[in-house]
Amino acid sequence: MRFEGDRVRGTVTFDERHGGAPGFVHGGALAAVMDDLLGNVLIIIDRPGVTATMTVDYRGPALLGRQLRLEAWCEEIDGRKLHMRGEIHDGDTLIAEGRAIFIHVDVSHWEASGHPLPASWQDWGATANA
Ligand SMILES: CCCCC/C=C\C/C=C\C/C=C\C/C=C\CCCC(=O)SCCNC(=O)CCNC(=O)[C@H](O)C(C)(C)COP(=O)(O)OP(=O)(O)OC[C@H]1O[C@@H](n2cnc3c(N)ncnc32)[C@H](O)[C@@H]1OP(=O)(O)O
Repeated sequence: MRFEGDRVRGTVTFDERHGGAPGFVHGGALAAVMDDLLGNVLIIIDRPGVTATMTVDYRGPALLGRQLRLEAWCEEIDGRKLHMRGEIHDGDTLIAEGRAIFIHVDVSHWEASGHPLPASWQDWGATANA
């Protein structure tokens, strides 16, 4: 995935590890990629956040071995609620649409695990809190 202006774009190719019906991508694998895709928008809007709710509309068949195209953006920021949108395409065919509400949290949210946080997270959200 990469950042282009206010959008996250990227590609993904699923293989047999991500299969559901023979030759098709498992819907849960698509949902995991969608969550990750939408999560990357947090970097663009400079807000640490977590997924509170996400829906995935499965619009077309996702086949293993195809390079699928990813795109996501932030539709609205409403207080701590961050409304994210994303799409997965195979060529011109829409495969999945994602909608999620992420909630803006303080980086200390992740301290509960006891694992050290990446040093780069220290400034994450600085512009949002300014
Ligand atoms: C996400 C980053 C982690 C990974 C980072 C990795 C790299 C870092 C770099 C960048 C990120 C890049 C990629 C991201 C990768 C992956 C993304 C995966 C993301 C996840 O995999 S993340 C794990 C799953 N996720 C959780 O583990 C959340 C568990 N949960 C909670 O921790 C709490 O539940 C919390 C904090 C959500 C809220 O708790 P709270 O006490 O702080 O706030 P409160 O409940 O008061 O709600 C405040 C306002 O949000 C509204 N609100 C709340 N929940 C709502 C819902 N479900 N639907 C609609 N609105 C909702 C309320 O209605 C209120 O709205 P209002 O202010 O208008 O009244």
